[in-house]
Amino acid sequence: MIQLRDVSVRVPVIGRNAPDRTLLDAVSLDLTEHRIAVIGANGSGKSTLLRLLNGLRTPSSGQVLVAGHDTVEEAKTVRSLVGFVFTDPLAQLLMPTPVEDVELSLRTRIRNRVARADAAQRLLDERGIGRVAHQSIYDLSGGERQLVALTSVLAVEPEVIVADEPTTLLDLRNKLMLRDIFETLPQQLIFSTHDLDFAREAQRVIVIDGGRVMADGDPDAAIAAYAGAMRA
Ligand SMILES: Nc1ncnc2c1ncn2[C@@H]1O[C@H](COP(=O)(O)OP(=O)(O)OP(=O)(O)O)[C@@H](O)[C@H]1O
Repeated sequence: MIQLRDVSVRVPVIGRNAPDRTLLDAVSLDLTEHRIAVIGANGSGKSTLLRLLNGLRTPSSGQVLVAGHDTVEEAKTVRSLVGFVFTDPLAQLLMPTPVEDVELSLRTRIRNRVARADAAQRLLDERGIGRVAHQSIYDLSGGERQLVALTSVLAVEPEVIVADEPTTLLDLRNKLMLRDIFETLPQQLIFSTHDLDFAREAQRVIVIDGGRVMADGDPDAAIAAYAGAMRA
């Protein structure tokens, strides 16, 4: 379970003699549901919220706990518990080929290099992308890249997957394919999206507006509140 206790994120306004800008304002949440969607307008603070969940971003005040571990003080433990999927997979693929990237994720789990390469190939095969294992990541389609990124994240065997607009760059076929995969993952999934159909598949929808939680709970009610605010 992930808990946010009175979390604010503030950043200095560069080049101006102005007070800090508040990106998230005193947010408290207990994230227990299996599937949680975070929605909101551009710039509302969704990515900022998600990045707090695995310590990519740290609170200016308040505390984020993952299974009781503080994301600041126990950052390494938190990163092993919470895997993060970015909108653009190129932001997270570190190695030149898929098999090497998955091997990198497996390095602490499997010490033997041959066994590690075999396991990486097997994981890519299981995701249906084994045939591109040795291709340059720059020669893959967007959908293939997102699958490689997800395979690398899952190789660490996290308990929670946080995904920041994971389908935004994908065409409809790949969007639907990724949504199907997410549906079958045993891990808790917390994702942001502008796709309200995708959000509706969650058990809980959190609406962020100007760095605050504007609505939270039943997907239909939360999405209706969001749509109403956007029309106002
Ligand atoms: N490090 C930073 N320094 C200053 N401002 C930042 C920083 N990170 C984010 N912001 C600002 O905070 C606001 C919220 O950003 P965030 O990326 O969380 O929004 P978002 O809801 O994910 O938006 P989108 O839907 O467009 O991806 C934006 O106005 C952004 O410019």
